[in-house]
Amino acid sequence: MKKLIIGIGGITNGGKSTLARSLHEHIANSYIIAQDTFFKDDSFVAVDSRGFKQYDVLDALNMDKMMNKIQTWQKDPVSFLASHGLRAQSPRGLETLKDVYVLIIEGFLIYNYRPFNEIIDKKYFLHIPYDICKARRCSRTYNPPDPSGYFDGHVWPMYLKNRKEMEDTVTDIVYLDGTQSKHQLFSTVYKQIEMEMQRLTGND
Ligand SMILES: Nc1ncnc2c1ncn2[C@@H]1O[C@H](COP(=O)(O)OP(=O)(O)O)[C@@H](O)[C@H]1O
Ligand SMILES: O=C(O)c1ccc[n+]([C@@H]2O[C@H](COP(=O)([O-])O)[C@@H](O)[C@H]2O)c1
Repeated sequence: MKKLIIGIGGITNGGKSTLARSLHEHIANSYIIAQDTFFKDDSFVAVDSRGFKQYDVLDALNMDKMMNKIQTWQKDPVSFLASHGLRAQSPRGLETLKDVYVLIIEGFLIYNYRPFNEIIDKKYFLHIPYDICKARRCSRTYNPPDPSGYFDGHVWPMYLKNRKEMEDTVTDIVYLDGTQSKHQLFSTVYKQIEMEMQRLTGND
């Protein structure tokens, strides 16, 4: 059995969940672990002097818990899928790839957490410009909702800081232009993953 771990990182509202979901739908025996399901309870998230909750930092996330879940998958993907109500299956037409189990790790701060950089085989990072990001963010409602001024006061400055830190420490990232169509992004990444799966199964 072969295992492949794909990272779909990037800016908030860059299209990470959308891309991760499309990949999952087209790759048999794949599973998504999403970072935004690991936010700490509101009461444990720090607040700055302006009253802004500091959500866009690793401290706001239960990264140990996320890592534990990933390790459970790594130990035994078949049992992991079964325990999440999924049965390992043969992909359509690609019999030789059936022994590849694919984990998709999706999130806005995955490459700022060092242990992930050692285990993610293919690292993708979606980016979009400031104005598109702000527009997409403003049309979405988080829980809790963004207070007024949160994007410019917290989200964007933290994005710039986290991105710089990532660029200073991680070198093997493939950058994706999140203004491309959903289909184009899916098709680019899917082709590369398919090639990687073929390489893993010695079928290239
Ligand atoms: N390639 C794209 N082009 C235009 N809009 C997109 C694209 N990908 C995602 N979106 C839209 O942007 C918003 C955020 O997408 P989402 O996948 O949830 O982003 P993220 O997970 O990075 O926060 C959604 O309204 C989604 O439909
Ligand atoms: O999901 C949550 O519990 C949550 C609560 C408050 C804020 N968030 C925001 O979620 C953002 C990261 O998720 P995403 O999907 O926008 O990349 C980050 O910018 C946070 O400000 C997320």
